[in-house]
Amino acid sequence: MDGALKATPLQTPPPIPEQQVALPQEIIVTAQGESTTTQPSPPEAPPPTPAESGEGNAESAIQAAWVKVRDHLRAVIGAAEYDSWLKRLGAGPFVDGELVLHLPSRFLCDWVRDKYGARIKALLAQEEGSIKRIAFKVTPRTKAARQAGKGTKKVDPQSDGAEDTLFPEVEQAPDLLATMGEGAFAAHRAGQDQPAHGPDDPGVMFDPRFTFDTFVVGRPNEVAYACARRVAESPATPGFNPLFLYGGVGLGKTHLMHAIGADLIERGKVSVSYMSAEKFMYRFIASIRSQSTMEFKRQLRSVDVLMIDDFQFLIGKDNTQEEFFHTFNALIDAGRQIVVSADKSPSDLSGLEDRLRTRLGCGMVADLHDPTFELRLSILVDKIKGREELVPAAVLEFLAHRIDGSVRELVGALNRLIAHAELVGRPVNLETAQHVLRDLLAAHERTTSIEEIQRRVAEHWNVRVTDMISSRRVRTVARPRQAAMYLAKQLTPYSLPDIGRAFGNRDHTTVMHAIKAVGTLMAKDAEFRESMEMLNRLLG
Ligand SMILES: Nc1ncnc2c1ncn2[C@@H]1O[C@H](COP(=O)(O)OP(=O)(O)OP(=O)(O)O)[C@@H](O)[C@H]1O
Repeated sequence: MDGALKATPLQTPPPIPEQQVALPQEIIVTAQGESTTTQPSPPEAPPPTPAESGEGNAESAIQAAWVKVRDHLRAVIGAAEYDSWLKRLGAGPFVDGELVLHLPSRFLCDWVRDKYGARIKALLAQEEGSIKRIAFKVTPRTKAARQAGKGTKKVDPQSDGAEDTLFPEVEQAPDLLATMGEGAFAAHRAGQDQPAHGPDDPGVMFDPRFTFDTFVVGRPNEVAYACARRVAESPATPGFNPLFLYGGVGLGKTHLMHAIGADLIERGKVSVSYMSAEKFMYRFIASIRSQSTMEFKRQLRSVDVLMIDDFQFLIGKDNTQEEFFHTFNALIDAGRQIVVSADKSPSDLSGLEDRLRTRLGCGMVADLHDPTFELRLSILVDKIKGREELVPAAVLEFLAHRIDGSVRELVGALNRLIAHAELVGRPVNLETAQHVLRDLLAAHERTTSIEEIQRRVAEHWNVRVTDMISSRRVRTVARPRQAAMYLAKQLTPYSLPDIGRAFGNRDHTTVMHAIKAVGTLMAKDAEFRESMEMLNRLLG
């Protein structure tokens, strides 16, 4: 869709008979200030272990190393991510050079091992040479901890699976390997690399970094932002339900969804469920396997706001789409809010069932465009706040110029520069920035097309673009054409015959002649040379 905003009247879908399959939630938080049901469970204490209890010198050394590594990880990955994944990681026993690390669920164990295992091992070995290997083990939560956790209404994919009635399927993740196939399972797990959702603290269910306050607004995203705010302020307002956010990779869709969730929870009195489409499918399959679909269905349909991220994942997953379709209808019929994000608009999501496509597009559809230079710079200025001395303004501008497209990449580049400055203890300058980010910058090197060169050159000398390929020989046309051929040779990987073809099927010797003539003229004519240099900068 071209316009950023599309509003069509809300259609009421026809009543749909109940399906036999229900869905679990990924995150469901109930913010009921007056209720005690949402009180967080007390923090998990890993079972005491020799390594942690500090018995004996060797054990003290292991314990000291472990404490240091935990602190280091927390500092490096940030409190939110740490609390989500590593808070309940315990260490010990330590036998024959192997330190056992334990976590309360299989799911969490697999995840932490895959995502952080290598780093933890390297850090531990660095701190304490006697640690040669690490092993991950599942240590179920203590009964006391389970009791303490009872009565909470939120659902947590990372909590102990065995007796958490809302998430038994999490423990069955390995079984899913058989059902989903290794590739899909790996992809499923890769998809877990989502912003942190704190397991026991509703305050961190949504990534605290992704709020409306930290979202920098500019022309490319102002409509999506306004819609998101509107939904957070008054969910299920006709015309805004469902809210469909779409845009390219790393442009802030997830950020806005988390902002909506956190804002809703802060306002209280709503239950919010957020999950990626991939997890939706994973939970769906798991619920079928565990024969607990009715309960999951009930749970999912009892929320006030359902948010599904990266909806494009459901393309080609017909059964999951079907299930979502019924959930969608049930929630909309009941006056609940739905928010969906995807990389394309509903009309461009080919592979979606038509009835689902039309429903997804029947509320508010808002897109996030690629950020402009100004927005990119504003985001960088915002992110560097408080640490301006590390990355000077000229470097920020350089980044904003060179790294277009994904905000994720832009912010990642800035973080790399900050880390570098902190490591070497001095601010980065343009030269170091270019060196540190050389891989990223190379990937963003613009590949100029011959058409673009022809257009710019024609614009500059005020001739028609068609003259670039015409057979006219008057100097006012021939000279710009030769200049464009020269630039095409400089700025594109095309061969002389390729370039000749792009200029009205000319012979490669004509291109050679043009390049020579332009070189000679640049040496003689300062004004012409300046024009060429300017065009070169503009296009390159
Ligand atoms: N306007 C913005 N202001 C501040 N930060 C932003 C903005 N847009 C994106 N970001 C940041 O860029 C990163 C990527 O954003 P996010 O994960 O929300 O993108 P996405 O559109 O969901 O990407 P994907 O398509 O990969 O799911 C996040 O760190 C987010 O905070």
